[in-house]
Amino acid sequence: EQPVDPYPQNDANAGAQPFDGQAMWRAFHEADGVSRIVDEAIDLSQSDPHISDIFRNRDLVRLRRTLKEQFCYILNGGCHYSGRTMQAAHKDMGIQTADMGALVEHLQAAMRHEHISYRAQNRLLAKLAPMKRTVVKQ
Ligand code: HEM
Repeated sequence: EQPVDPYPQNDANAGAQPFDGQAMWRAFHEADGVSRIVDEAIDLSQSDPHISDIFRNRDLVRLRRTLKEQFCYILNGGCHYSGRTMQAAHKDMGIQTADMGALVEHLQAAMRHEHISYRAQNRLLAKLAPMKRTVVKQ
């Protein structure tokens, strides 16, 4: 993982409030499940010709770590999110609506392969959906 310019670390940078209770964390099979889902979603994105360019020459070690933290935080798995805001992380990347759609499809495939219930999948996706306006072309 490469160093980045200093920034204030805060759970608020995760861009969503965590769920209450342990149900969602358990529904995602806790840390091992989230780790498998994030790794597969990134692998699929990296090898998808529609969006692979966006992931070239990026620090995917850091992305895997911070995305797992972000999901753990949102699923109320007891993590703190140490990454940057969604605005700072995706600034000047030129991400379009279709890129977001592709990423969500890969995340859905990864959740399906982990046998996450559709209800739990959709509850997580509903937390991520409002972030579209900060991630897509700024
Ligand atoms: C709700 C949607 C999204 C979430 C929750 C999300 C989450 C994150 C997180 C946590 C980081 C790392 C922050 C840090 O380094 O401090 C990150 C970076 C990144 N994201 Fe996203 N992301 C989203 C959408 C997208 C989309 C649609 C793409 C492209 C198709 C994308 C591509 C990337 C890339 C390439 C990086 C690495 C940037 C770098 O090297 O600095 N993200 N994202």
